[in-house]
Amino acid sequence: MKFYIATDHAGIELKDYTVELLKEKGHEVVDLGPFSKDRVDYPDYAHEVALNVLKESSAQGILICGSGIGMSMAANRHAGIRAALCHDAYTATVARGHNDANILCFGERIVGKGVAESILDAWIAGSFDGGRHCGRIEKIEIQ
Ligand SMILES: O=C(CO)[C@H](O)[C@H](O)[C@H](O)COP(=O)(O)O
Repeated sequence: MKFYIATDHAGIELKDYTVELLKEKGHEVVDLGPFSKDRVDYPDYAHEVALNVLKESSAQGILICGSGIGMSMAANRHAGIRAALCHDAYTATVARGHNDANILCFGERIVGKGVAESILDAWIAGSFDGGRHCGRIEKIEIQ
C-alpha cells in the first residue's frame, strides 16, 4: 500500500517509528513531515495529507498528533475524506470495513508503539465490506 503520513510536534516520535515500520512491512511511505520537534499547527499537515489522498485515491493517509483529535477534525473538512481516529485494532478494523476510511488518525499521547503497530496491522488487513455500508458513507457527504 502507499501511505501519505504527517504529524505535528506532538506526534513526531510515533510518526518516525510508523514510517520505519511501514517500510519494513514493504509499504511505500511519503513522509510529509515535520522533521523537527518545533511547535507547528496540525491543520497545515492534515490538509496536506488530505489533498494528496484526494488526488491519489489508491493511497491512504496517516495523521498523528497528541490526541489524534485535531488531525481528524481538520482532515474531515475535505469532501471525500473519511478520517478515522483509532485507539485500537477494533476501531481500525471497523473504520476500514464499515466506513471505508481513507485516513487513519491516532495520538502519540494516547497509544504506545505496540498499540500503534496493532492499529496499523488491522488497518492494512482491513477492506471495505460494502453492502449496507455503501449508502451510509454516501450520506456522510453534504449534498
Ligand atoms: O489537536 C490536538 C488536540 O485535539 C492535538 O493533540 C495537538 O497535538 C495538541 O493540541 C498539541 O498541543 P500542544 O500543547 O501545543 O503541544
